[in-house]
Amino acid sequence: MADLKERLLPLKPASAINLRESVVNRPTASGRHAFQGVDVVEVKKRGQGLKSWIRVDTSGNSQVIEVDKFTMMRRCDLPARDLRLLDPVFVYPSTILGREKANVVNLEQIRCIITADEVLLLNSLDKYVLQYVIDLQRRLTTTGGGEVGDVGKVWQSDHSEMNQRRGSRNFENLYSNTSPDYLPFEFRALEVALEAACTFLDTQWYTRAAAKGVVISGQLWQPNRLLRMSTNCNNDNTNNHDDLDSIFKQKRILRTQVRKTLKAIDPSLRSQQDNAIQDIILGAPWFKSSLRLCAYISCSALREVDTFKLLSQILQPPPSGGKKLYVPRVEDKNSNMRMLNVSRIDDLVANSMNILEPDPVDADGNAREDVLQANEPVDILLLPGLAFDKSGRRLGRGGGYYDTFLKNYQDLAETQNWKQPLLVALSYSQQILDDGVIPVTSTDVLVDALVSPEGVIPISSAAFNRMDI
Ligand SMILES: Nc1nc2c(c(=O)[nH]1)N(C=O)[C@@H](CNc1ccc(C(=O)N[C@@H](CCC(=O)O)C(=O)O)cc1)CN2
Ligand SMILES: Nc1ncnc2c1ncn2[C@@H]1O[C@H](COP(=O)(O)OP(=O)(O)OP(=O)(O)O)[C@@H](O)[C@H]1O
Repeated sequence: MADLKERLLPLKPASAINLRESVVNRPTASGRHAFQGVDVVEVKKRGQGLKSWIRVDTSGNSQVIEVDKFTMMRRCDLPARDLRLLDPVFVYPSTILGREKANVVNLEQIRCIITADEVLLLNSLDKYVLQYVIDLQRRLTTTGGGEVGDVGKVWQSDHSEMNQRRGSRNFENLYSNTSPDYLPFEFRALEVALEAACTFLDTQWYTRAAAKGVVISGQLWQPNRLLRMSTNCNNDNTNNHDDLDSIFKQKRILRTQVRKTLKAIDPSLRSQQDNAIQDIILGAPWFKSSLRLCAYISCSALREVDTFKLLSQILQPPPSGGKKLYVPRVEDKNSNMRMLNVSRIDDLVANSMNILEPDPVDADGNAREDVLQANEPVDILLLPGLAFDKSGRRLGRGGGYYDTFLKNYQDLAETQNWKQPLLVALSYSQQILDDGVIPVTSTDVLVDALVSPEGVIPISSAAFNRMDI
């Protein structure tokens, strides 16, 4: 996202020349010239109310252009009052105006003009606008695999845009394309705008509901997922596969960024955060009253929030300790991880990833208890992760170990009629990202609460009820 912001922020100095060459004189897919007869550079010189717009064409190429209101009105054949709908200063009810040459769309954060061969949005660093551009590009590229960094590719090569225009809409392919999945450009752009507006509303609803403590953990995605499926005409397996690929790609990009951020934290500040987080947990009534817990064995090379103070307290004899502890053991590379009972830290040995974990049998040769075979439920799971948000999203290290385990444990708790364990993630301040930045799939399990050096952040209603906040 930062990369995208950077690309969309200022017009590069050379862009005026690019614009004259690449936009003014270049025929669009429908044979017209973009901003025909108007020299954008000249207008810029006169400085008459120029606004910065993001333009996305039928092939998913995007560019930032500067255009004044009258040029835009003429270009799209729209009266001034229609353009006013796009002005972020005014609050209008959601509207989609269908005019002869263009649709004017005002859907929550997404305000744009959609014509037969381009989408024009007022340039903004709003994350929903940026996400709309990314999603639209992905939807328009035939492979469906556009990456975040694709925005702004237009700076790199003027010819590439022409080359990529082969798949764009024109009347010929409108009538000759008989594929049941085919949708004209305007509909695809509108569909993505509707999805973006729904995501925005979902997030707002969730954030407000979470603040009131009425959201049940794990339910957030359902409305949006259903909506996505019903608005997506391509909801066959191939397309879902493409969508997933693209989400995993976004996750990988984000993981790299977060790893860099974590590596840059000064060790003494990190250690202060480690102490603050653990002290908050050790002093919390919900921790003190828990009898059975799952917790991770932190790995400092991975820059994970330290858990050793917690582990040693849990393993103390009663009254301060005396709790039952289960810790992860990776069984194979197919996302299989068990949580095994341990009673001494010394029992742990480093695995191939250099993370401490228990042998399947203890020093006496007895098989350790697997939490999935236990007779009693765990109260709390203390979770690691690379990044989190205040809606409960969690970005793991990509193995799917925790999501798979959590799903199995939640299924078990449901079958046994047990209370679901509280999922509490430990997070440095730098790991808490803005809502909507962490990409998720339907198998990602939401956490109930975060503990950062600033305190406990309850997210689900279970957290509000049980953490006594
Ligand atoms: N302390 C701890 N234990 C845990 C996990 C964890 O995240 N933390 N796991 C959670 O699943 C499971 C193990 N999964 C792991 C997955 C990746 C890496 C790891 O070293 N990742 C590197 C990148 C490696 C690569 O890309 O090749 C990294 O994130 O920097 C470690 C453990 C079970 N035990
Ligand atoms: N419940 C599940 N059952 C089977 N596979 C799953 C499940 N949850 C996740 N996976 C798979 O695990 C892989 C990695 O998923 P993802 O990138 O979301 O992991 P992560 O959340 O970063 O890792 P982790 O869950 O270990 O913290 C994906 O291929 C995903 O489909």
